[in-house]
Amino acid sequence: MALDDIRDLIRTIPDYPKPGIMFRDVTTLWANARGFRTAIDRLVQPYAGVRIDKVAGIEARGFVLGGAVAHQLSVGFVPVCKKGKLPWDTIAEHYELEYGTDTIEIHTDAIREGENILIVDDLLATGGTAAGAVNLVRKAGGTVVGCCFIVDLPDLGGKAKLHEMGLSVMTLCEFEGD
Ligand SMILES: O=P(O)(O)OC[C@H]1O[C@H](OP(=O)(O)OP(=O)(O)O)[C@H](O)[C@@H]1O
Ligand SMILES: Nc1ncnc2[nH]cnc12
Repeated sequence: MALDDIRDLIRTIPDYPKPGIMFRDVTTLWANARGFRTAIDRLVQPYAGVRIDKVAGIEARGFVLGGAVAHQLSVGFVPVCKKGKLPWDTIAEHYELEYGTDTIEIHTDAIREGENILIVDDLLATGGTAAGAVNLVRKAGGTVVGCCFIVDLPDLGGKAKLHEMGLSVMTLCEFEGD
């Protein structure tokens, strides 16, 4: 399946969750067996031969993709959660959203010093969430080997932001004009 076909399987919902937002809904891609399989295969492709110890998936849609990517790579999975969702001791990172700030957390023992971590989420917009996850992994002593997403919204500058942080970024399709 070509990247254009993956893009075509993503539904766009205008004015959700608020007026002016074109919401890129990847659940329609996930519901298609070939689409989901191809998306996961293509996300892991650049990391063939790269040592990855764990995948970190960002709540909530990054859990679904990150779990599948971790399974494909035969490595462990670390959930990066919104504040207050994890039951054990946590490390927290505050990060910038388009409007305001938020906090994400991982368990203190989720990542060991020197581990190579691949960050996974469904969509890259401003890059604030992913940059927060990168900082969290680094605080825990891990090395981020890359960040991968199905969708990039290039107008919002997330990919440029992650490149400025020295990161390798993999995305499968773009939606412009967001
Ligand atoms: O690049 P950014 O500007 O940080 O935006 C990208 C983030 O926004 C969406 O999550 P959302 O905040 O909607 O949370 P959810 O997955 O829990 O619905 C998406 O799944 C990313 O995690
Ligand atoms: N346009 C968009 N669609 C889906 N998730 C998003 N997160 C931030 N912007 C988004």
